[in-house]
Amino acid sequence: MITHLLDLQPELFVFPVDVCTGAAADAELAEAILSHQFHPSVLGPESWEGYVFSDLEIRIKESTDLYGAVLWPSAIVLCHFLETNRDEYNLMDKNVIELGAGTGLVTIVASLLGAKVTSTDLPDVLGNLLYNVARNTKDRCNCFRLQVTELVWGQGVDKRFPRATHCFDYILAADVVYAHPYLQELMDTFDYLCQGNTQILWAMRFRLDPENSFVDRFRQRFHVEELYNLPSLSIKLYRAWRKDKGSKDPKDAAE
Ligand SMILES: C[S@@+](CC[C@H](N)C(=O)[O-])C[C@H]1O[C@@H](n2cnc3c(N)ncnc32)[C@H](O)[C@@H]1O
Repeated sequence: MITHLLDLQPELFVFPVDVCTGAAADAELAEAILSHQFHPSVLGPESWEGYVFSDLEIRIKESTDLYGAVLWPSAIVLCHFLETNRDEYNLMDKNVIELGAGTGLVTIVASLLGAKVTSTDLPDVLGNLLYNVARNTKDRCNCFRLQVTELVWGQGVDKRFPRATHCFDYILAADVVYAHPYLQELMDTFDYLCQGNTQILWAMRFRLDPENSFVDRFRQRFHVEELYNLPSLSIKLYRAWRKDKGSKDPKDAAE
């Protein structure tokens, strides 16, 4: 039985923690982040994981046979950031897209914070994603502003999301970079969807070499600011925006 998120595939969480910055702050923040999670006190017919964000209980149904149907710790990190920085990163009425939404926690929290969210993932994952999003946003958010839809990285993204009609204020992504064969497609998808005023908020779990080289290549295309560094969870949270000539930090442009 899974008793904690970090019990999931522990070999994927091996990370050489050589960064020794602010260990106490890291531990404190990690504890605050993981305290959003709770377990059902009574086991019912359906298993779920519980989280509390925006003072609301969120129940997430997982399925351990698919990567995308399991909730990964990076998602909790990103949700914690969104909740605790809601003044600086105000999502109210903002157009937001989530890539690789998985079980949907980030989509749900962003919606509860007032964003108009397009939640995307692979076709196989969409049923469980839709179930979680629907059950946790019903009567809490305007369902007409929330969409769950297929987006396979690199495949027809321009047709599904033409730039003329789709302009996102934020791209959210949690734990989408690991040893899978679609890293270039993912990079191209970030590149296509990220316009001049878009900010990417991306929580990244470091495991093996491919993740590091992805970040290096990502830095060639985007300005990157490190918002969190959590060695105890092997997770960093980045904010990024376009690096093209003449492009400005969207945060400054909004002020
Ligand atoms: C490790 S899971 C993270 C899920 C969720 N963001 C979280 O943090 O709990 C990676 C997610 O990326 C999605 N994914 C993997 N390859 C993809 C692809 N080629 N196109 C779109 N989504 C993909 C998976 O279905 C899965 O939901």
